[in-house]
Parts: sequence; C-alpha cells; structure tokens
Amino acid sequence: HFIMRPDTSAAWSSFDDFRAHVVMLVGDSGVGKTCLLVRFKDGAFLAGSFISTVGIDFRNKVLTVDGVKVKLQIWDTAGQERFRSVTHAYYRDAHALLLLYDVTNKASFDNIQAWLTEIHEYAQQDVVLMLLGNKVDSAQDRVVKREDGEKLAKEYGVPFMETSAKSGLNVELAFTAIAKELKHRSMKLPNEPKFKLHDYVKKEVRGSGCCRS
Ligand SMILES: Nc1nc2c(ncn2[C@@H]2O[C@H](COP(=O)(O)OP(=O)(O)OP(=O)(O)O)[C@@H](O)[C@H]2O)c(=O)[nH]1
Repeated sequence: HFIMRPDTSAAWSSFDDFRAHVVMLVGDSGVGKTCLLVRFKDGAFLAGSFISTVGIDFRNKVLTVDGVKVKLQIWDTAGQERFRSVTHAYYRDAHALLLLYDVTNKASFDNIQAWLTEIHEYAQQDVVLMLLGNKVDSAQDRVVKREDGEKLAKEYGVPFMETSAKSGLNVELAFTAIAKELKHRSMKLPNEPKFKLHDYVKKEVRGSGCCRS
C-alpha cells in the first residue's frame, strides 16, 4: 500500500514509454474496489479477511483494444472517511473513474450522490465516469435492486453495470469499456466510428454471476 502519489515514471520505466491512462476506483469502504482491481489484474478473488486500503495503491495493466495497446494505471483509493483528503488530491489526475457501491449495502448506495458531488468538485470536467453495483454474486443478501442503480445512473447520465469481483461477472467488460473510451478520446481518428460507452455497456451480462469460478 502506498500513501505517496503513485510515481508513473518509475512504474513504467521497465515497461514501455507511451502514456498511461489513469483510472481511479472510488466508493465507500468495503464495496470491493481492491477486489475488483485484483480480479481484473490477476483473474483471482481475494477471499478471506478484509484489509482496508490505506491511502492509495495502484496497478498497471495493458489491454489490447481493437488491435491497439492501451495502458491503464489503476489507482485503488481508500474508501474510509479518514483518507478522504488524500483521495481528493488524486482526482484531478484521473482520466476515468469507476464509482462503486455494494448491492448488499444500502448505505454505500445512498452515498453515491455524495460521491458524485465530490467528483464534480475535484475531478476533471471531462472525466470518463461509470457507476458499478458490485457483489451481485451475493443474491440472497442483495438490498439494492438493479432498477435502483439504473435509475440513479440515468438521472446523472452515467453508464451503469452490475459486477462481481468474486465471480468475475462484467469485470473485464467494465475496464474494457473504459479503455475503449479513453483510447477513442486520445486517438481521435477521423475515420473511426464514434465509440459510445453507453451502448457498449449494454453487453453487460445480467444476473448474479454466482456460478462462474
Ligand atoms: N461476495 C462478494 N464479496 C466481495 C466482492 N468484492 C469484494 N468482496 C468482499 O468485500 C470486502 C471488502 O472488499 P475490498 O475490495 O477490500 O473493499 P474496498 O472497497 O477496497 O475497501 P477499502 O479499501 O476500505 O476502501 C472483502 O471482504 C471482500 O472479500 C464481491 O464481488 N462479492
């Protein structure tokens, strides 16, 4: 875990040197930000005791999107209130934000509006934003309906998906959607059809994702 600002130059020195897109994970403590990142990066689920992120942590991943390499540097922030001022300092460097709540925790959903206010205040105006309802594998403990997530997302014009870091449901899709949007924005190829994040997230697999490994 790092409290210092992630050092992009050091992180990429052994990689190659084209610019990374910074994707930041935000949301209440315990919604599954670290697990989502680990699932995406390593294809595994961090089972067992819950270790809260301190300050900020980050991982790099290169995706190939439509034949082009896209580098993501993913910043995993601490959801705990006491680290909020640390997180504020990082917003302005983020190109994309994945805002998570936990479908088994109503408070984490109720706090989404406060997170959106914070994002509005600290993030870049054109930041790519997506709302994710995580832990859908816990179908029996679900307290936030899919429709509630959809409604909120629609209200704010934000693309929305439900995910599970445990089963892997839609995790790859969410990051790929973000990578596609970032690639599209950075390349601005005149002949390329416009990429629509809202349309892309319709590829989402619905359900609990309970039965995948
Ligand atoms: N069932 C289920 N549990 C999950 C899922 N994602 C995370 N968890 C569990 O939720 C707890 C918190 O997960 P973390 O990824 O550490 O949460 P976080 O959002 O990073 O928390 P902070 O670092 O405090 O901000 C852990 O016990 C995980 O095992 C999921 O998709 N399904």
